[in-house]
Amino acid sequence: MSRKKTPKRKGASGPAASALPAADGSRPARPGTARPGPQARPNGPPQPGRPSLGGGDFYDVAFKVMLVGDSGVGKTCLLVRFKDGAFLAGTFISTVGIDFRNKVLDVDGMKVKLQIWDTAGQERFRSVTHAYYRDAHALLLLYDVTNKASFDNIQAWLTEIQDYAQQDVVLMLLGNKVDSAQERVVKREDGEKLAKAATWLAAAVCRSTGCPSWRPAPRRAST
Ligand SMILES: Nc1nc2c(ncn2[C@@H]2O[C@H](COP(=O)(O)OP(=O)(O)OP(=O)(O)O)[C@@H](O)[C@H]2O)c(=O)[nH]1
Repeated sequence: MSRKKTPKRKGASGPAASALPAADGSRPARPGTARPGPQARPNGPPQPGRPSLGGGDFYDVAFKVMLVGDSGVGKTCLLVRFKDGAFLAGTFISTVGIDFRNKVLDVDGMKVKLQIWDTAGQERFRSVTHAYYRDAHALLLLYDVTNKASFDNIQAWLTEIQDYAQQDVVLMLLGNKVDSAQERVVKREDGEKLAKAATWLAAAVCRSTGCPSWRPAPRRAST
């Protein structure tokens, strides 16, 4: 990404959130209804009608994932690290609006497309990002372990999620910047306690790996 955060939505060449193809490549009947299901096909050579990202990159099933959390917690850096393997060091430039990137993974012989949306953490963009929650399959809610306020705001984020996301959305709580051990103010136990209370997935991530170590508790928050 040309270091995110231009005044217009980036990734404009890709599909709109509501146009995310279903597993069989069809479009949802209405925004927010795209759900991968039993129609997912096994992996194999490209088939007629099999959805493609272009460039011969086919997939069997698609999921929409959103990164949410306070401004500066590291959403964009996490996405870029996951997608391209690079860490965006340097001056922090806040995201404007919303942007997305696609990544196709091999999971148990299936080609799984993740359409990952990076949202602006700043309050003034909330009305823009709310519209994208409703057809998300999973939400990754980040806080910064060196910023207590970002952790304290998790409850407010949960309220937003309850207001705007689907009931069955998968939630995951991520404590980011664990490499900054000296500045850490949110203890690992506190993050795990919050995640456990809400039966979320919990993980700690940082720029060195870009990938969390997953903990199996794939259920929605019950609070
Ligand atoms: N030490 C450390 N710094 C990080 C990490 N991830 C991100 N940062 C830094 O944190 C700052 C904010 O990162 P971003 O990814 O732009 O934050 P954001 O959540 O996308 O912020 P908004 O776009 O405003 O919502 C940048 O200066 C990054 O370099 C990390 O894992 N470790």
